[in-house]
Amino acid sequence: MATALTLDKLTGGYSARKPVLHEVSFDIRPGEMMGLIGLNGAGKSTAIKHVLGLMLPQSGEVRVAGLRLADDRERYRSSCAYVPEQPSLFPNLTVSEHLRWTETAYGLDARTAAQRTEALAETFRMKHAMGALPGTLSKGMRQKVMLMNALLVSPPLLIIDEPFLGLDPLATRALVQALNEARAAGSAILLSSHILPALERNADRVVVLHQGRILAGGTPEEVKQAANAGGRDYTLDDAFERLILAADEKAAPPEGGAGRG
Ligand SMILES: Nc1ncnc2c1ncn2[C@@H]1O[C@H](COP(=O)(O)OP(=O)(O)OP(=O)(O)O)[C@@H](O)[C@H]1O
Repeated sequence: MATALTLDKLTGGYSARKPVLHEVSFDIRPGEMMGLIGLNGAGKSTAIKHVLGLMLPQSGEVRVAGLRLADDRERYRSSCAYVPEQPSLFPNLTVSEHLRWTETAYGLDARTAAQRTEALAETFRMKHAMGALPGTLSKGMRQKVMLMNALLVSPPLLIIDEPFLGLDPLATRALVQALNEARAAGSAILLSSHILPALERNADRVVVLHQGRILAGGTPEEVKQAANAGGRDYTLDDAFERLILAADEKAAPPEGGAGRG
C-alpha cells in the first residue's frame, strides 16, 4: 500500500542558493499520526508548504498517497486537508455554510457529509453555533470550525498546525477523539506542534527538525532513547532539549585550550 505521505530527500526553501530544508526524508503510513517538532525557524512550515504543493522541491520529492503534484494536481490537492494555526474563514458564511462549502469543494456524498457534520458538531460542542458567522465566534470556536471542515473531508492526509493551542480541555479531548476516528478510517495525520506532552501522549511517531535537517525520528520512546533520555522521569521535552543542545555543541565544538583559565 502507498504511504500517505513520503518526503524523499526533500531540499527546498525560498532561494536556491540558500535552501531551508536539506534532504529531509520521512514517511507517514495510512492511519498513522506523526508529530513534526522543531525550534522556531527549524523549517516545519516550509516543509508543510512543500507538502501542500505551495512550494516546489529544489531536489528530492514529495508524494501524497503515492502521487507527486505534477502527476495529478487536482487529485494531489484533494488528498490533503490543512488546518493552519490561524483560522481563516469566510466572513459571510455561517458555520453550517462552511461545512457545506467544503462538502461541495471536495465532492463529498451529501448524506455522508450531513451525518459527519452532525457528529462533528456534537463532538466539538458546536451544535448551538452552526448558524453563527465567524465574526461572532471566539478564537477557539473559529479553530474548531477549521478542524471540523478538515475532519469532514476525511482525506488520506490531514495536516494540522498547532492543533492543541487555544482549545479548551474538553475541545482538546474532542479533537484527540476525532483524530483517532480519522485514523481508524485510514487518514494519516501530520501534526506540527510545540506542545510536546500532547504529541508524546498521542503521536505514533515524531520527527525532530533542526536547521532544516532531521535530527531524530521514531516513536516518542525511541526519540527519548536517541537523546539518551530513556529514564523513567524523562519526557519528550527533556529529550528534545538534549537533542538540540547536543546538535548545537556538535556544530560549534568548544575550542580546546581557549577557555577561561
Ligand atoms: N517567506 C519567506 N521568505 C524567506 N524566508 C522564509 C520565509 N518564511 C520562512 N523563511 C525562513 O525559513 C526558515 C524556516 O522557517 P519556517 O517558517 O519553516 O520555520 P518553523 O519551523 O515553521 O518555525 P515556527 O515554529 O516559528 O513556526 C527560517 O529561517 C525563516 O526565516
